[in-house]
Amino acid sequence: MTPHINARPGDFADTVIMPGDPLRAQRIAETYLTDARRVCDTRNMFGYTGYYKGKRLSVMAHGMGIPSVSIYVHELITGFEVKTLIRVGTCGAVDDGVDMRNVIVATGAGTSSSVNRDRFGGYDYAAVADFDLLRHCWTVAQHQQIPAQFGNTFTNDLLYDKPAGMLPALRKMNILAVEMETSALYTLAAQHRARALSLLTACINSNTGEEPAEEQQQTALDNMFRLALETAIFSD
Ligand SMILES: O=P(O)(O)O[C@H]1O[C@H](CO)[C@@H](O)[C@H]1O
Ligand SMILES: O=c1cc[nH]c(=O)[nH]1
Repeated sequence: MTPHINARPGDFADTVIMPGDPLRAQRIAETYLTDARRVCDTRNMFGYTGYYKGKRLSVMAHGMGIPSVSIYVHELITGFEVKTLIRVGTCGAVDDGVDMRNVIVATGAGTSSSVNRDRFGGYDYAAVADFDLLRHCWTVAQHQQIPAQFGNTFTNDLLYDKPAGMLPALRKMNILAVEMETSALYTLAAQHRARALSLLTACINSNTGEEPAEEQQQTALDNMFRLALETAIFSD
């Protein structure tokens, strides 16, 4: 048991799929896992362990923003020997070339947060996805014809009230998407020699405010969950 995860040793599989929202964790466990059981519920941040196509896997929510994801990822790695973490999140589409029906695979993540500099002696840390997970994800997407776009992303501390110059700066640098956790996830994974990958689904076009239709959003979410789960079982 750790301060924020009331599970027992061995309750988590080596690989944890991580949405921000605890109810999304429940939905993934109920829809895709067999023999799933809830292993923790501190602060209603639900975690489940079950089986996907015979492989033992866990799903646990990480909440919103860098402080929250950092607490859960730290405790999963150091307290429960988790080795692989795959985020399944939502984001704002930034680059004009993003098709909101695609799963966005974050090859890296810049950030507005000072946290990575604090961890990295004041320098700018290049937070990148684990290369093996990335190439397995690419292979799965190709073989299973899951529409996906691979590229750089941005982890912002603020959901509302973005500074005026932020979106133009992100577009200039071909940033596909903005969200709130990936750079911390990648940095913590590197620090602890774990593996991490972040998959995203656009819930809004950050430039225009356009939102996908409900059905399109559901399809994209399901594609993202499938891509994460298939990458997890491909990556042993
Ligand atoms: O849908 P999730 O995974 O929570 O991701 C996005 O949604 C939240 C903001 O609404 C932030 O956590 C952001 O990163
Ligand atoms: O700007 C945005 C839009 C969607 N989700 C985020 O986290 N940030």
